Amino acid sequence: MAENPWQPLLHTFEKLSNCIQTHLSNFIGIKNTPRSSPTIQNPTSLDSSPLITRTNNSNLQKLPLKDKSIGPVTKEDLGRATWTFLHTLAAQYPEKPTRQQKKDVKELMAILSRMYPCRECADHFKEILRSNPPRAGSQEEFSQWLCHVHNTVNRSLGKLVFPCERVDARWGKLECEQKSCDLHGTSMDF
Ligand SMILES: Cc1cc2nc3c(=O)[nH]c(=O)nc-3n(C[C@H](O)[C@H](O)[C@H](O)COP(=O)(O)OP(=O)(O)OC[C@H]3O[C@@H](n4cnc5c(N)ncnc54)[C@H](O)[C@@H]3O)c2cc1C
Repeated sequence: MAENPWQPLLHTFEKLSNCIQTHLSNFIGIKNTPRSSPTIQNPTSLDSSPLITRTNNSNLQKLPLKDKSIGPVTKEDLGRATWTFLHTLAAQYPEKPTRQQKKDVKELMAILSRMYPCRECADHFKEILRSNPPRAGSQEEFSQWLCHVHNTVNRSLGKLVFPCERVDARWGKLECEQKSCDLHGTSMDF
């Protein structure tokens, strides 16, 4: 049978339409599935992929789903991340800090007590700082002070107290090639 004379034109039109659809989908953040391969990939289950695919017929394509790991940050997540930051900072802190570094620690703690993004924690921390002003004359002094302060928070939350003599074993320096992460102190005494 002779080929439909409109076939090449229809084919070109289909390609053009797919192309426009793809660009629009990218623009609004929906993943496009080519028209020629409609698929159903388990639309009801929340598997490891954050996306689900539905048929093109229903015009529902890949839609972003909420993934537990990218859900809202809890007070606990924030706390763990902040303690990781602070204890790592203390582990990296120089043996002989400069005057500026000691000042920075005090300012950082003061800023945390004002801007920590959990109001009750910030207020609580402000109180703790009032009776335990930051001590950052050396690496050891800072990491021990921080451990003590963290334990004060732990106690108020009914958590176990951490043995501060083990703080260096728990929080080591960052593993960076050629000590490129080390903070440099001073050789002078302040
Ligand atoms: C400044 C600040 C104030 C906070 N205030 C509050 C508050 O008022 N109310 C509230 O509900 N939550 C508060 N949090 C959060 C709370 O401290 C915990 O981070 C959160 O409850 C999660 O606890 P976690 O048991 O997973 O371990 P975290 O207490 O987050 O500790 C993380 C890890 O640090 C180690 N660790 C524990 N104690 C010490 C220590 N003393 N020294 C060294 N390492 C230690 C342990 O290995 C532990 O797994 C605060 C957090 C911060 C940073």
